[in-house]
Amino acid sequence: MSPEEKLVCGLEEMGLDLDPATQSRLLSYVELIQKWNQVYNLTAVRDPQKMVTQHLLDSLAVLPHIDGCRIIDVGTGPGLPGIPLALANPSLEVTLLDSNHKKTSFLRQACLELGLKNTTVVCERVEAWRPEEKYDVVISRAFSDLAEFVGLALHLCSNTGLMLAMKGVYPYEELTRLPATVVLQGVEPLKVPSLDAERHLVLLRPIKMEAMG
Ligand SMILES: C[S@@+](CC[C@H](N)C(=O)[O-])C[C@H]1O[C@@H](n2cnc3c(N)ncnc32)[C@H](O)[C@@H]1O
Repeated sequence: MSPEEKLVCGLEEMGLDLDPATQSRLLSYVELIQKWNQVYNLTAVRDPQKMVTQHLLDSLAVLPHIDGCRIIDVGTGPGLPGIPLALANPSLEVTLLDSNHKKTSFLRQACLELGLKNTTVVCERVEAWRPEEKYDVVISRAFSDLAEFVGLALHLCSNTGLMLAMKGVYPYEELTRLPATVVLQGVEPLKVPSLDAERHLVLLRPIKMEAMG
């Protein structure tokens, strides 16, 4: 099956109706990762078909859980999940943050070549980044354990926002070490077409400072 067919079948299975132009931009993004991977080592996944499953469909599986329009992807690497989300939903304003200069050089070029108007690339350590406005959604994939994610990135989340952590197997042990600054809203199993592995999305709600006394 070609990467194109894999994407079309996957989107159908997920019930995501993306127009042909968006599908084509998602595939162009995979091609860009492939091209830059030869020099910048952006991802260990090298096969385009596997990139469709493990990067595109995996990222898009969280789309139904994105509530609000200002979103920051912390430790985005080559733009995952931020770029597929920005491509799939142009009404999102997506900040792509990573501390690695090579990754952010790639991100700037990728956003330019893909004609993305709803992304901002930031090269900073997350704990040092102080934006003017907080975010509705702070998301990460393969970034850190839950406690560290909250410790490093909670200051970016608005009082009414959500922190979303993309995980593999149900993170029982990590959940026992959640800091008291957040409350667990839920852990949603995610179905990624053609992926023979478990995926979960952890939803964390910040505890308002005034509620803490
Ligand atoms: C394993 S990669 C995951 C990349 C991407 N989210 C994915 O799912 O493929 C983790 C990324 O986090 C970045 N990172 C690590 N610590 C960071 C920090 N304190 N602030 C910002 N980025 C950080 C690294 O540069 C790296 O690109």
